[in-house]
Amino acid sequence: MKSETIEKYSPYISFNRAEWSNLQATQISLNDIDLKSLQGINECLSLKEITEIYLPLSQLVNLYYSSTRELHKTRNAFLNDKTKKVPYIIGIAGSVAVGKSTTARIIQYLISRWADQPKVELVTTDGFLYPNEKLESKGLMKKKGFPESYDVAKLFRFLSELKSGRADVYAPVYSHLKYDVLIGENQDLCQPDVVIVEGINVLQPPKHKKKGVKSFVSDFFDFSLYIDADETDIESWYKERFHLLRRTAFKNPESYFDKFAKISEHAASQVADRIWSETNRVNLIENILPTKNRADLILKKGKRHAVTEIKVRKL
Ligand SMILES: Nc1ncnc2c1ncn2[C@@H]1O[C@H](COP(=O)(O)OP(=O)(O)O)[C@@H](O)[C@H]1O
Ligand SMILES: CC(C)(COP(=O)(O)O)[C@@H](O)C(=O)NCCC(=O)O
Repeated sequence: MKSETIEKYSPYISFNRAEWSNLQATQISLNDIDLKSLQGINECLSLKEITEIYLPLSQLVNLYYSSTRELHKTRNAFLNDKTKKVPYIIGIAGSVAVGKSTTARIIQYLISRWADQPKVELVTTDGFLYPNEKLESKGLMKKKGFPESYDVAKLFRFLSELKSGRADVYAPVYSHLKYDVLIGENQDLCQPDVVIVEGINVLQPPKHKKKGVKSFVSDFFDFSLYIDADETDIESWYKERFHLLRRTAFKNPESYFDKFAKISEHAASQVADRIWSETNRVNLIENILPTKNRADLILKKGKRHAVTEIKVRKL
């Protein structure tokens, strides 16, 4: 089949990098401090990538956001409804190590620079994992990140509270240092305009076995993104990050993984190989990749995280 025909019958329109970066996005000035805070532990993220890929993306999200706000006003006038606007929720899905947190940080930053300077909160679904104690008792420690390792009912309650317009909403917090949920610690979401919910599970369907939960997490999303890349690239990013963490965060004696900072490079590579192939790769194939085509926008990355293709759902 010719590619034009495939495109015609696809629910997405597709842009290559050059087409996307030629879209007329409003430019903003970024300085070195902004870039450093967006890079996190890795210095590969470039200003060029932000300008060519993430600025047009932020502008497109702004179009959707503005039309939702407009719809809210006209709908309220028509229904004579006085309900205040509720937060606009953006979901970001994709494999472990594909770059969800980094993308979420970039988008959070760019949205906060829109003309009306919305208040943007970032929430990761790690906080909704069951505590290690419970995962251990259920034999799920090697299934962290799989659908059954999350308290989905708690995630639903949190999203319902946000979308009800409640003023005081709290999200549970996960520590990568402790490799566990921090009991008693909460992220206070104080009346945000936009909330970015990032996690491997955000486009997954409900578990039918469990009674009561029938909706999708993504029912609460106004816009959703899936970050995609070839499995071999994601695997190498996972392993690179593992080795980088060995030289940094794992050295902290409080780190759950401090034992991995003390072993040889070769032994550490074997550990990373095992965690990737037994846990994260299986989860990607069985539970994450099948959710890709539920997203409103798919960002496909190539080598060194450079975005090569962007697909936007047709309206
Ligand atoms: N756009 C990007 N450019 C360069 N490096 C990136 C980019 N996105 C992610 N990374 C790097 O890839 C690794 C995984 O990214 P991260 O955001 O932690 O993934 P996730 O949240 O999906 O697990 C990290 O080392 C991160 O610094
Ligand atoms: C807690 C996580 C499931 C969350 O993944 P993330 O949303 O950070 O991509 C992941 O970091 C994890 O711990 N996976 C289990 C195997 C591993 O240690 O990588």
